[in-house]
Amino acid sequence: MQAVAFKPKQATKQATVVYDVQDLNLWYGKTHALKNVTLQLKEKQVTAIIGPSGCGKSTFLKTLNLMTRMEPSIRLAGDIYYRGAQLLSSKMDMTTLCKDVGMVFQKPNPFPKSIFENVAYGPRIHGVRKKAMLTAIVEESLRDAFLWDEVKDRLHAPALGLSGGQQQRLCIARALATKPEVLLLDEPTSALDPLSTRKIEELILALKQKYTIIIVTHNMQQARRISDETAFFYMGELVESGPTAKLFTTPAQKRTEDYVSGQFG
Ligand SMILES: Nc1ncnc2c1ncn2[C@@H]1O[C@H](COP(=O)(O)OP(=O)(O)OP(=O)(O)O)[C@@H](O)[C@H]1O
Repeated sequence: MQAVAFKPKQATKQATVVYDVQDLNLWYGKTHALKNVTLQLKEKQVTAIIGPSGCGKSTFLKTLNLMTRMEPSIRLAGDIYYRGAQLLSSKMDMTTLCKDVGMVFQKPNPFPKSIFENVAYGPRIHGVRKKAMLTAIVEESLRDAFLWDEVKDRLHAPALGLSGGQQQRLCIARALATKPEVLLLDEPTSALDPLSTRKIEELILALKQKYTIIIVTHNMQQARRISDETAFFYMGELVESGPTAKLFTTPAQKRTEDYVSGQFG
């Protein structure tokens, strides 16, 4: 009998896991804000965190860079592995992670300094001293944040003189300047007009070539437009997560379906 040639299955490329969150619980005093959250966040993807107000989205994001560890009233249990390194049980603090993990907040918050100084700040505190090196980093970061052409002729003007959308792209440039691996974005467009929002969304899609991006958003259309994966939180629990297209069209859970179809929230 002739042997049947064995054809191995084509290996499917698995995305690398950057954050492996295991059974994470968080309490603000008596408020149990995160309940048994287990979730993996993958490299060079955009993951959207969605859910109604108060469900724990920002708390989850702030735990990924250990910001919540700085609040004395907070108790944490479970663990988070960042590229295999234990964050919670190792007692690591936010300063160790801040070079790798940049964060941008809802309201643009540039320092009251020049555009140049805002971007040079991070590299400077991480030891970059040479002017030529700082100048190169500032230019590269502003280019990567799609802001260079708008500000290249006024780098020493006050950052607070920029429009809201420009200020938010400056905050993204400031986060990029330390060459992080991960960007945490907490509702980065909720204070912006539609045009500035579109620019930031285009920017996020370009940045995912180089960075792992986790974005909290109230805007479900935004999650659909820009994210690869979505995680839906409800009352501190992770109800469901997975590919964005699937979560929005054929969710596994009734609560997800009700939320994404606008029946509550
Ligand atoms: N500093 C704090 N001290 C006490 N409780 C807090 C604190 N921050 C958040 N909480 C509580 O923890 C829960 C989760 O809050 P969180 O801000 O993470 O939710 P969210 O989903 O990001 O909400 P929103 O969409 O309104 O920003 C809420 O019950 C909130 O009241």
